[in-house]
Amino acid sequence: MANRYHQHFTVSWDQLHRDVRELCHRLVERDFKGIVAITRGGLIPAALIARELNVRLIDTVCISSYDHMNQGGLDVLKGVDHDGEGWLLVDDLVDTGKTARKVREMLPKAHFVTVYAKPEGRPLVDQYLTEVAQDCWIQFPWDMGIAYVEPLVDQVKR
Ligand SMILES: O=P(O)(O)OC[C@H]1O[C@H](OP(=O)(O)OP(=O)(O)O)[C@H](O)[C@@H]1O
Ligand SMILES: O=c1[nH]c(=O)c2nc[nH]c2[nH]1
Ligand SMILES: [Mg+2]
Repeated sequence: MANRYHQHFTVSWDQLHRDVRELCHRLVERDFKGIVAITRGGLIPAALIARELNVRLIDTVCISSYDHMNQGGLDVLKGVDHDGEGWLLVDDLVDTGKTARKVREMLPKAHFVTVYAKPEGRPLVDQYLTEVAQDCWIQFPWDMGIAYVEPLVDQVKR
């Protein structure tokens, strides 16, 4: 599975924050009962969206599927007891759409947003901010660290 990704799109904390705020401009006129975040990636944008829209009621749908770049079976560890009417459903991204399809079945009436969307999964969300190529792995800031980089001259001439 991992070899279907041929490019990387690296997102910094700052970029993510700006992208989520931009998405919020398109949501601010609507009223939501609360937010349902899809764990774990949806938790971060959900917290930022909650701050911008002044939403205090936050629930989760807990899903386990990818082991880094490899997608396995999809396990729902926790659901919710409603159909999503009036709720904002948030994930960081939609890729193949497998996660989105499952969660849509659980909350068919929710307004579903992601920050990033790849073409296969895009039809499953109501709104997203940025489209990313299907063969591109989005590298999120919570999966990265700051590391020393050797000066070019040492890499090339050593
Ligand atoms: O459209 P799909 O192909 O289903 O992929 C999208 C899902 O994959 C990632 O979650 P992941 O399963 O990696 O778990 P995590 O959110 O806990 O990191 C991402 O946060 C989405 O939820
Ligand atoms: O960090 C991630 N980046 C991605 O592009 C992706 N696709 C599915 N799951 C993903 N997780
Ligand atoms: Mg996820």
